[in-house]
Amino acid sequence: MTADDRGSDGDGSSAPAADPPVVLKLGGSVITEKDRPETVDDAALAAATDAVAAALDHGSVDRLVVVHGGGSFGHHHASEHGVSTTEGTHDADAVMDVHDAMVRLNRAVLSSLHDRGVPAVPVHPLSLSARPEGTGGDLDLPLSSTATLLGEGFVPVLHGDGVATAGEGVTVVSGDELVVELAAGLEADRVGVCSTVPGVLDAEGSVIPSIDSLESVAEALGASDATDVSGGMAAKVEELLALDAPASVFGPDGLEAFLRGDAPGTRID
Ligand SMILES: Nc1ncnc2c1ncn2[C@@H]1O[C@H](COP(=O)(O)OP(=O)(O)OP(=O)(O)O)[C@@H](O)[C@H]1O
Ligand SMILES: C=C(C)CCOP(=O)(O)O
Repeated sequence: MTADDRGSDGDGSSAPAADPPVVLKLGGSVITEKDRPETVDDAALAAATDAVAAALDHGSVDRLVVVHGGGSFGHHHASEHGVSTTEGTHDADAVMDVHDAMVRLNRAVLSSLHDRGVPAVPVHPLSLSARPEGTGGDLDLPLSSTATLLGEGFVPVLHGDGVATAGEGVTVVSGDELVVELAAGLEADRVGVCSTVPGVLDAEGSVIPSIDSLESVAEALGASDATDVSGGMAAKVEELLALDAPASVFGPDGLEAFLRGDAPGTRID
């Protein structure tokens, strides 16, 4: 497993302008069993990383940033400590419980990608990111390490995490917020959010093909069915609407199609 095939040629010669990356979020509810603390859904993770490896091998995706959510790792510990995207903690043990759980899940994702020859490397938001103006303010996520890793042919893998927050100590940053920052800062080509549902569902349970404003779908949107400290589907749609790049929300069955360049599930413009 090496980044050489995908990255700069390493001899200092100038490379052609790089393709804009694709940003993919693997929902915690997909890759873990969200109702059983710290349980990876091995079959679902394997299916997702098979699809990622195939897309990189076939060249349908050239540059890829992966973000994963918390599932039964981060959300479980955050909820036990009363920590969320808006409620913080100054207790270092609580911060470590949440962060260590996310690092354990990150290791499982990395290892599944490595088994398939994907040159994936971790980027841990707790060490990089901040909300310098408190919970209502913008998220600061320096992208130099992720962009440079991408340029060198790696697949950076970020995850929902704790984040330093002025006035609150450490709060939670969701994978959905990271996806938005990454997509905007790296000028992503497109964004995919793979969750357990086949898309954003209307009041009758049918997939809404496209969304261009929050008002049009606000009634159908709810939080998550499982323990979730970051707002579930409503927060996801709100984040993705703020993006310039086209985004798709789809279920595991749509992942291959998304990586092929299609827009399965719900498209959010
Ligand atoms: N209108 C809706 N359409 C689809 N899902 C909805 C809707 N309203 C609420 N939901 C809930 O949102 C959930 C998806 O959000 P959730 O944050 O749990 O997923 P995830 O991103 O895969 O997980 P994680 O936050 O752990 O990464 C669905 O499982 C469903 O319970
Ligand atoms: C609970 C933690 C630490 C991560 C939340 O990330 P998300 O699952 O993408 O909302």
